Amino acid sequence: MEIVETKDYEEMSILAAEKVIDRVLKQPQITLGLPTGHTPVGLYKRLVEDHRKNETPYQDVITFNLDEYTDLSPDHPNSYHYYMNHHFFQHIDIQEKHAHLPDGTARNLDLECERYEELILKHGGVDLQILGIGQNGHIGFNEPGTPLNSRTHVVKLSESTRKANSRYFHSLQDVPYHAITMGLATIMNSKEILLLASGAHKSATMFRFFHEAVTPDFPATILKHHPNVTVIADRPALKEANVTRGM
Ligand SMILES: O=P(O)(O)OC[C@H]1O[C@](O)(CO)[C@@H](O)[C@@H]1O
Repeated sequence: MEIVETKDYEEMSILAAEKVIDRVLKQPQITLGLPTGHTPVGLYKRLVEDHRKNETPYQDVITFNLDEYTDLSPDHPNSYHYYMNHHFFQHIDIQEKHAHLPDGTARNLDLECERYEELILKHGGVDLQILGIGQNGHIGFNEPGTPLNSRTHVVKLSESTRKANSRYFHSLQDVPYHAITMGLATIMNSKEILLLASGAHKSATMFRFFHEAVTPDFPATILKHHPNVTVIADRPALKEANVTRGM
Protein backbone atom coordinates (compact mmCIF):
# COMPACT_ATOMS: atom_id res chain seq x y z
CA MET A 1 0.00 0.00 0.00
CA GLU A 2 1.33 3.39 -0.94
CA ILE A 3 0.61 6.21 1.51
CA VAL A 4 0.86 9.82 0.41
CA GLU A 5 0.53 12.57 3.00
CA THR A 6 -0.51 15.98 1.78
CA LYS A 7 -0.40 19.32 3.54
CA ASP A 8 -4.13 19.87 3.37
CA TYR A 9 -7.41 19.11 1.60
CA GLU A 10 -6.48 21.18 -1.46
CA GLU A 11 -3.27 19.29 -2.03
CA MET A 12 -5.03 15.95 -1.49
CA SER A 13 -7.56 16.93 -4.16
CA ILE A 14 -4.85 18.04 -6.60
CA LEU A 15 -2.82 14.83 -6.26
CA ALA A 16 -5.94 12.68 -6.55
CA ALA A 17 -7.00 14.57 -9.69
CA GLU A 18 -3.54 14.15 -11.21
CA LYS A 19 -3.77 10.40 -10.71
CA VAL A 20 -7.25 10.16 -12.24
CA ILE A 21 -6.30 12.34 -15.22
CA ASP A 22 -3.18 10.24 -15.79
CA ARG A 23 -5.26 7.05 -15.84
CA VAL A 24 -7.92 8.54 -18.14
CA LEU A 25 -5.30 9.77 -20.63
CA LYS A 26 -3.55 6.40 -20.65
CA GLN A 27 -6.81 4.45 -20.99
CA PRO A 28 -9.59 6.56 -22.57
CA GLN A 29 -12.13 3.73 -22.10
CA ILE A 30 -11.31 3.33 -18.42
CA THR A 31 -14.01 2.26 -15.96
CA LEU A 32 -13.96 4.48 -12.89
CA GLY A 33 -15.64 3.69 -9.58
CA LEU A 34 -16.80 6.93 -7.99
CA PRO A 35 -17.61 8.04 -4.44
CA THR A 36 -19.78 10.81 -3.04
CA GLY A 37 -19.62 12.63 0.31
CA HIS A 38 -17.60 15.73 1.14
CA THR A 39 -14.13 14.23 0.58
CA PRO A 40 -14.16 13.97 -3.25
CA VAL A 41 -15.78 17.38 -3.90
CA GLY A 42 -12.33 19.00 -4.35
CA LEU A 43 -11.24 16.17 -6.64
CA TYR A 44 -14.28 16.65 -8.90
CA LYS A 45 -13.67 20.41 -8.92
CA ARG A 46 -10.08 19.85 -10.12
CA LEU A 47 -11.18 17.34 -12.75
CA VAL A 48 -13.74 19.81 -14.08
CA GLU A 49 -11.17 22.63 -14.16
CA ASP A 50 -8.73 20.36 -15.98
CA HIS A 51 -11.42 19.31 -18.47
CA ARG A 52 -12.19 22.97 -19.25
CA LYS A 53 -8.54 23.85 -19.68
CA ASN A 54 -7.05 20.73 -21.26
CA GLU A 55 -10.12 19.00 -22.70
CA THR A 56 -9.27 15.68 -21.05
CA PRO A 57 -11.76 13.44 -22.83
CA TYR A 58 -14.47 11.49 -21.00
CA GLN A 59 -16.56 10.43 -24.04
CA ASP A 60 -15.47 6.82 -23.68
CA VAL A 61 -15.05 6.72 -19.90
CA ILE A 62 -17.49 4.47 -18.02
CA THR A 63 -18.38 5.22 -14.41
CA PHE A 64 -20.04 3.24 -11.65
CA ASN A 65 -20.95 4.99 -8.44
CA LEU A 66 -20.51 3.18 -5.19
CA ASP A 67 -23.94 3.77 -3.76
CA GLU A 68 -27.30 5.53 -3.75
CA TYR A 69 -29.99 6.10 -1.14
CA THR A 70 -33.26 4.25 -1.54
CA ASP A 71 -36.48 6.22 -2.00
CA LEU A 72 -34.88 9.43 -3.31
CA SER A 73 -35.66 10.24 -6.93
CA PRO A 74 -32.64 11.05 -9.14
CA ASP A 75 -33.57 14.75 -9.18
CA HIS A 76 -33.82 14.98 -5.37
CA PRO A 77 -31.05 17.39 -4.26
CA ASN A 78 -29.79 14.85 -1.70
CA SER A 79 -29.64 11.92 -4.09
CA TYR A 80 -26.23 10.82 -5.30
CA HIS A 81 -27.53 11.07 -8.89
CA TYR A 82 -28.01 14.78 -8.26
CA TYR A 83 -24.65 15.11 -6.49
CA MET A 84 -22.78 13.50 -9.38
CA ASN A 85 -24.47 15.65 -12.00
CA HIS A 86 -23.95 18.78 -9.94
CA HIS A 87 -20.28 18.21 -9.09
CA PHE A 88 -19.03 16.32 -12.13
CA PHE A 89 -21.09 14.85 -14.94
CA GLN A 90 -22.79 17.98 -16.24
CA HIS A 91 -19.41 19.72 -16.55
CA ILE A 92 -17.63 17.08 -18.62
CA ASP A 93 -18.32 15.29 -21.90
CA ILE A 94 -19.24 11.91 -20.41
CA GLN A 95 -22.08 10.13 -22.21
CA GLU A 96 -25.17 9.80 -20.03
CA LYS A 97 -25.44 6.11 -20.90
CA HIS A 98 -21.92 5.55 -19.56
CA ALA A 99 -22.53 7.05 -16.11
CA HIS A 100 -24.06 4.41 -13.85
CA LEU A 101 -25.57 4.67 -10.37
CA PRO A 102 -27.76 2.15 -8.56
CA ASP A 103 -31.46 2.94 -8.91
CA GLY A 104 -32.64 3.46 -5.34
CA THR A 105 -36.22 3.88 -6.54
CA ALA A 106 -36.40 0.45 -8.23
CA ARG A 107 -39.51 -1.48 -7.25
CA ASN A 108 -37.49 -4.61 -6.56
CA LEU A 109 -34.28 -3.47 -4.87
CA ASP A 110 -32.71 -6.94 -4.72
CA LEU A 111 -33.12 -7.32 -8.48
CA GLU A 112 -31.64 -3.87 -8.94
CA CYS A 113 -28.59 -4.93 -6.91
CA GLU A 114 -28.17 -8.01 -9.12
CA ARG A 115 -28.54 -5.91 -12.26
CA TYR A 116 -25.92 -3.41 -11.06
CA GLU A 117 -23.42 -6.06 -10.06
CA GLU A 118 -23.83 -7.85 -13.42
CA LEU A 119 -23.44 -4.59 -15.31
CA ILE A 120 -20.11 -3.91 -13.58
CA LEU A 121 -18.93 -7.42 -14.46
CA LYS A 122 -20.14 -7.03 -18.04
CA HIS A 123 -17.91 -3.98 -18.37
CA GLY A 124 -14.93 -6.01 -17.17
CA GLY A 125 -14.96 -4.62 -13.62
CA VAL A 126 -13.76 -1.29 -12.29
CA ASP A 127 -10.25 -0.22 -13.31
CA LEU A 128 -9.78 2.57 -10.78
CA GLN A 129 -12.02 2.70 -7.72
CA ILE A 130 -11.93 5.95 -5.74
CA LEU A 131 -13.10 5.77 -2.13
CA GLY A 132 -13.79 8.02 0.83
CA ILE A 133 -13.99 6.52 4.31
CA GLY A 134 -16.69 6.95 6.93
CA GLN A 135 -15.68 7.62 10.53
CA ASN A 136 -16.82 4.11 11.48
CA GLY A 137 -14.68 2.61 8.71
CA HIS A 138 -17.43 2.22 6.12
CA ILE A 139 -16.53 2.27 2.44
CA GLY A 140 -19.38 2.82 0.03
CA PHE A 141 -22.26 2.25 2.44
CA ASN A 142 -20.76 -0.98 3.78
CA GLU A 143 -21.35 -0.47 7.46
CA PRO A 144 -19.51 -2.33 10.25
CA GLY A 145 -20.65 -5.96 10.24
CA THR A 146 -20.96 -6.20 6.45
CA PRO A 147 -19.65 -9.59 5.26
CA LEU A 148 -16.29 -9.28 3.57
CA ASN A 149 -17.55 -11.32 0.60
CA SER A 150 -20.60 -9.09 -0.01
CA ARG A 151 -21.66 -8.00 -3.50
CA THR A 152 -23.97 -5.10 -4.37
CA HIS A 153 -26.75 -5.15 -1.77
CA VAL A 154 -29.31 -3.14 0.17
CA VAL A 155 -28.07 -1.82 3.52
CA LYS A 156 -29.73 -0.42 6.59
CA LEU A 157 -27.73 2.70 7.41
CA SER A 158 -26.26 2.94 10.90
CA GLU A 159 -27.49 5.75 13.10
CA SER A 160 -23.99 7.29 13.14
CA THR A 161 -23.93 7.41 9.33
CA ARG A 162 -27.46 8.86 9.18
CA LYS A 163 -26.40 11.51 11.72
CA ALA A 164 -23.15 12.28 9.84
CA ASN A 165 -25.08 12.68 6.59
CA SER A 166 -27.97 14.64 8.11
CA ARG A 167 -25.90 17.79 7.59
CA TYR A 168 -27.02 17.68 3.96
CA PHE A 169 -30.73 17.22 4.80
CA HIS A 170 -33.29 19.49 6.50
CA SER A 171 -33.41 17.15 9.47
CA LEU A 172 -32.34 13.70 10.62
CA GLN A 173 -35.84 12.36 9.89
CA ASP A 174 -35.36 13.20 6.22
CA VAL A 175 -32.27 10.97 5.89
CA PRO A 176 -33.23 7.67 4.24
CA TYR A 177 -32.87 4.53 6.34
CA HIS A 178 -31.58 2.37 3.50
CA ALA A 179 -29.22 2.53 0.55
CA ILE A 180 -27.89 0.34 -2.22
CA THR A 181 -24.14 -0.10 -2.15
CA MET A 182 -21.49 -2.02 -4.02
CA GLY A 183 -20.34 -4.75 -1.66
CA LEU A 184 -16.88 -5.20 -0.20
CA ALA A 185 -16.09 -7.99 -2.67
CA THR A 186 -17.31 -5.77 -5.52
CA ILE A 187 -14.91 -3.05 -4.38
CA MET A 188 -12.07 -5.53 -3.90
CA ASN A 189 -12.57 -6.73 -7.47
CA SER A 190 -11.35 -3.37 -8.82
CA LYS A 191 -7.91 -3.39 -10.37
CA GLU A 192 -6.68 -0.31 -8.53
CA ILE A 193 -8.00 1.59 -5.50
CA LEU A 194 -7.46 5.17 -4.41
CA LEU A 195 -8.58 5.95 -0.86
CA LEU A 196 -8.93 9.61 0.15
CA ALA A 197 -9.18 11.00 3.67
CA SER A 198 -9.10 14.52 4.98
CA GLY A 199 -9.50 16.29 8.30
CA ALA A 200 -8.77 15.77 11.98
CA HIS A 201 -12.19 14.12 12.43
CA LYS A 202 -10.80 11.20 10.37
CA SER A 203 -7.55 10.78 12.34
CA ALA A 204 -8.86 8.10 14.75
CA THR A 205 -10.45 6.41 11.71
CA MET A 206 -7.15 6.34 9.86
CA PHE A 207 -5.36 5.03 12.94
CA ARG A 208 -7.79 2.10 13.07
CA PHE A 209 -7.53 1.61 9.32
CA PHE A 210 -3.77 1.20 9.42
CA HIS A 211 -3.41 -0.70 12.70
CA GLU A 212 -6.39 -3.05 12.96
CA ALA A 213 -6.36 -6.50 11.41
CA VAL A 214 -8.85 -7.13 8.61
CA THR A 215 -12.29 -7.31 10.21
CA PRO A 216 -15.93 -6.77 9.20
CA ASP A 217 -16.14 -4.49 12.28
CA PHE A 218 -14.12 -1.93 10.35
CA PRO A 219 -14.89 -2.64 6.69
CA ALA A 220 -12.11 -0.51 5.18
CA THR A 221 -9.51 -2.89 6.67
CA ILE A 222 -10.35 -5.30 3.81
CA LEU A 223 -8.31 -3.01 1.54
CA LYS A 224 -5.16 -4.44 3.17
CA HIS A 225 -5.79 -7.56 1.11
CA HIS A 226 -5.81 -5.60 -2.15
CA PRO A 227 -2.54 -5.57 -4.13
CA ASN A 228 -2.84 -2.05 -5.56
CA VAL A 229 -4.06 0.57 -3.08
CA THR A 230 -2.91 4.17 -2.78
CA VAL A 231 -3.98 6.28 0.18
CA ILE A 232 -3.86 10.03 -0.29
CA ALA A 233 -4.64 11.72 3.01
CA ASP A 234 -3.89 15.09 4.50
CA ARG A 235 -1.78 15.77 7.58
CA PRO A 236 -4.72 16.25 9.97
CA ALA A 237 -6.18 12.87 8.91
CA LEU A 238 -2.80 11.15 9.37
CA LYS A 239 -1.78 12.85 12.60
CA GLU A 240 -2.35 9.71 14.72
CA ALA A 241 -1.55 7.21 11.99
CA ASN A 242 2.13 6.48 12.74
CA VAL A 243 2.85 4.92 9.33
CA THR A 244 5.60 5.35 6.76
CA ARG A 245 4.62 7.72 3.99
CA GLY A 246 6.07 7.70 0.51
CA MET A 247 5.13 8.13 -3.11
O1 LIG B 1 -16.40 12.17 2.58
P1 LIG B 1 -17.25 12.19 3.79
O2 LIG B 1 -18.37 13.18 3.69
O3 LIG B 1 -16.46 12.33 5.04
O4 LIG B 1 -17.95 10.78 3.85
C1 LIG B 1 -17.25 9.62 4.00
C2 LIG B 1 -18.04 8.47 3.45
O5 LIG B 1 -19.36 8.57 3.88
C3 LIG B 1 -20.25 8.52 2.78
O6 LIG B 1 -20.59 9.82 2.41
C4 LIG B 1 -21.46 7.73 3.10
O7 LIG B 1 -21.89 8.06 4.36
C5 LIG B 1 -19.44 7.85 1.71
O8 LIG B 1 -20.01 8.03 0.47
C6 LIG B 1 -18.11 8.45 1.96
O9 LIG B 1 -17.11 7.69 1.40
